[in-house]
Amino acid sequence: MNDESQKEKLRQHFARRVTTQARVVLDTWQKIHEDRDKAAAHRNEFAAATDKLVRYAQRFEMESHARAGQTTLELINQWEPGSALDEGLERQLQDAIETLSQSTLRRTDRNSSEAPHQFRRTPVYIALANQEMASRLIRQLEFFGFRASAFANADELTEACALHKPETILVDVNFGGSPNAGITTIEHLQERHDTPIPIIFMSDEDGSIETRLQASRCGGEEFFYPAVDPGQLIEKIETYTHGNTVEPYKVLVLDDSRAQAKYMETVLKKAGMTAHIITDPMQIIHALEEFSPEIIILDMYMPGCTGMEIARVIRQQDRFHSVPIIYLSAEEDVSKQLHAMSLGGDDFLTKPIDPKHLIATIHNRGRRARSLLALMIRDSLTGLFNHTHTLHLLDQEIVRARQKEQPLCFAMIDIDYFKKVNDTFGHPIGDRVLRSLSMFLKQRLRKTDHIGRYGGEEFAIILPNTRPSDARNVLNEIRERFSELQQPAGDREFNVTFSCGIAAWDDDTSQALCERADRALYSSKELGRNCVTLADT
Ligand SMILES: Nc1nc2c(ncn2[C@@H]2O[C@H](COP(=O)(O)OP(=O)(O)OP(=O)(O)O)[C@@H](O)[C@H]2O)c(=O)[nH]1
Repeated sequence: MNDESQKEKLRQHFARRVTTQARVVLDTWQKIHEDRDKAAAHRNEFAAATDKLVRYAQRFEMESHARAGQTTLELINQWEPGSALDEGLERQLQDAIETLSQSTLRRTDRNSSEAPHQFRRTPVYIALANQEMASRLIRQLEFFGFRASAFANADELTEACALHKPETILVDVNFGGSPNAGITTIEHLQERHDTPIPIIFMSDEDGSIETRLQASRCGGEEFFYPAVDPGQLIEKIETYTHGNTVEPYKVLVLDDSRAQAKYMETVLKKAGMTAHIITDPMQIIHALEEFSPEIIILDMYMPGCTGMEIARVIRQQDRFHSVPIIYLSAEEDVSKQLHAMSLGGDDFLTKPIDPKHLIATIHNRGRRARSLLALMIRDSLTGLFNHTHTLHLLDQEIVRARQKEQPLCFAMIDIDYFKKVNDTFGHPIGDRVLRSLSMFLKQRLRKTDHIGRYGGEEFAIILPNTRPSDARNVLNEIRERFSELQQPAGDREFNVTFSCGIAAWDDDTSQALCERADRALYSSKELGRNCVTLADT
């Protein structure tokens, strides 16, 4: 091994140590955040872990980790040992932790092929009669950052589930040899868990209604008969694993009684929601802009104006036209309640509020609102943001970048020779390739990046707070890894590449930024495709 490659190996080794330590810090913060009553008990552990991270990051010259760790440490030092965590400080710590987690998730390290495994930690289990198919699936799933394991018999599967509950299990109906033995194993497994594990069943031999019913009764979410290829299975697995990481609902509460508002905040936060509380109705416009709520709870009677009047003002803004509004009041007169709802409200809860009722109402309203919103802003094939919404997000991010004086990058991706994929393998396989790239991007980019389907086989990515060189490294790494992914087409496999153009925001308009990214993409195509070009500023 020459000097250079030895150095590189060492660098990778140390980089891993820093990112592992960053994970420890994030996990400790999670503990503090989840159980605020016990936060003080974890304060010193949190401080020690962060201190260690800063020392490692400085020693191994990982600047962004060192900076984020240092900021976090300074904030922890303001937290008196043994005392409760002050709310203002908690918010600041949350911001610092988000910055740290962005450094941790940003995969600019050369060895980043391992990175997604760190945060997709819940496993997917595979119990198939065909072991070769199982191994092929695992290889594919690992590409998408899943942790997957295959099992040879029912006992091994049961043991693994007892040790670590999986996100989903893919199982053959006759896993174990005899007819329906796979279903029987799952029935026993589910009895041991309070909440059922989502199961994907498949069968080559039996698609009868009796078998389907039995499968569905023990948590079978899908039933593939005849069995399908790995590409389709991975898409299904993605659906069930994604469903487990639902974003918390963002709820805005306007109540002039500070005590009532505080109570609501506690109830909502306990239910895992993100709450923003205001007590002055005149703050509503500002709160809508700043917080972008998904659900709004309004007190009916406040000094100076009523909840109904506020609801009408909210509804006058296009963006909040369909956000669910729930009224709170001691009003028991049903005709008055109906009148209030006719003026822009969706639901009515009477005080004193029953927390269970409140949370159930928010969940119901929120779920519906999200699916309606998804129809408007998402592309139906890939689930990514559609063209219009991507541009809207780009405008928003430009405003934010200007306010915060942060860098911003915009990337355009276009699959190479995609027409040939369609012509050779057919349109459905072409669609599958589009979905696999979309899953790949979702998996490999940060949560704060926005991914859109810009056109047919074109994708757009907005990378907030990202320097051009970092954007290029990240996209180059994604490009390399994606080109290695074996795309299944029946018994055959093939590879697909993409070209990419990136433009760094240079105080220009979104239109100019898109044009520069598009020209850079065109240069990548001209250079022979399968490469990333950074536009001049
Ligand atoms: N399967 C599928 N194909 C699509 C979809 N949208 C666009 N396409 C196809 O994408 C192909 C794009 O082809 P071209 O614009 O010629 O580009 P290309 O073959 O990718 O070649 P280069 O971009 O020059 O590397 C066309 O054949 C379109 O029909 C879609 O939603 N699904």
